Amino acid sequence: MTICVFGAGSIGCYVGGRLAATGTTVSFVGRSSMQEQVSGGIRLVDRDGQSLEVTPAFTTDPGVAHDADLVIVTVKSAANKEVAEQLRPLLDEGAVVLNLQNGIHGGSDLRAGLPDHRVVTGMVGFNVVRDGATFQQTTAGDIMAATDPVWAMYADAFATAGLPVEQRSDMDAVLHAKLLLNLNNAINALSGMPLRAELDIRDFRRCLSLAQQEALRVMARSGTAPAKLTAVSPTVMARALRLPDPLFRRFGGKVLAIDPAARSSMADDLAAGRPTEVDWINGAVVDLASEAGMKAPVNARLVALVHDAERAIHPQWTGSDLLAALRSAVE
Ligand SMILES: NC(=O)C1=CN([C@@H]2O[C@H](COP(=O)(O)OP(=O)(O)OC[C@H]3O[C@@H](n4cnc5c(N)ncnc54)[C@H](OP(=O)(O)O)[C@@H]3O)[C@@H](O)[C@H]2O)C=CC1
Ligand SMILES: CC(C)(CO)C(=O)C(=O)O
Repeated sequence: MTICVFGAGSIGCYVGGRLAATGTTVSFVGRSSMQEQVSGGIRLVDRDGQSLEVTPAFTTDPGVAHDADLVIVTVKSAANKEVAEQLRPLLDEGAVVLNLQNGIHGGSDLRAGLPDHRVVTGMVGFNVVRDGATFQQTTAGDIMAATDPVWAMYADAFATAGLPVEQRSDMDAVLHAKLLLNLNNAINALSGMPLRAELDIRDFRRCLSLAQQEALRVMARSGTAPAKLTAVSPTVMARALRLPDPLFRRFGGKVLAIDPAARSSMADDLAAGRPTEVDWINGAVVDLASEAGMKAPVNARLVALVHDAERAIHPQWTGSDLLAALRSAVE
């Protein structure tokens, strides 16, 4: 049973690292810049502050995927096409691919490029922050994946690693629910703040509420009801975000139960000057809207603002300015 993590960054090193630290054979394929940071060993800190240490078998050579029975793809969404092209000639006949990504199309994009292999759609519900060679899980959340026979072989390894996989027969609904949560990635990135500090500010929550309510209308029209992944339903949460701070803290306390260091993966990208996944997240809402004959001006504006920020145009917003910009998009 050999696993290859393909695109080892924050999620890949954390998930693969925990598997490797608890006895599974794991290879890691990633960039040389990451290899320099991690080849001396990595530290993996879980939600309870417990840490594990492991030296990952890290390489920049995609060829090691040939030896893997399970390939976990953890690149950002834009790289899926290229990754499928890299993997196609390499993968063993029976190899299975699992994607652990945000967005609603990762699994299907990989499946399109790997028509002869089984691609299992997955989702990571927690956040990981990297600081050098330390990877810290900063929020609660589970790994979920489509129900598949492959889990008969790997479920124990993931559970032993402290990352049990919840098999779901409604993966599309799960991905749509995660998409709603990820609409905050753009707002978080534009705030320039850690997640908890941003979500503590009512105007940023109002921005998220606008983006989620728009997405919920689009999903209702396009016929996919999001799964309920948190204590309250997506519809109630989208409304509760607008509550004044003291009420929200009481009602949505769990939402704010985040490590103060947590920041969204999109904030990481923006801060590092990398292209973001905004087209696969807020852009996915715009695309769903257009397929349903609707418009999604709030999410479209967030896409445009993040693209501006990628080019260093107005990269940081206050809550009130961002709220005004989003409200003006719907007028
Ligand atoms: N970070 C988080 O807390 C969470 C992230 N997610 C999702 O998980 C996925 C992975 O995110 P994350 O781990 O943050 O991403 P990272 O950017 O940290 O890691 C991906 C790594 O893959 C590398 N890469 C890209 N293409 C290739 C390739 N062809 N061969 C080898 N390496 C490659 C990237 O390098 P380069 O940058 O040079 O392209 C990068 O180092 C995303 O979809 C994200 O939205 C979900 C939940 C939480
Ligand atoms: C923060 C989290 C867990 C949810 O928005 C995430 O998915 C990300 O950072 O991309």
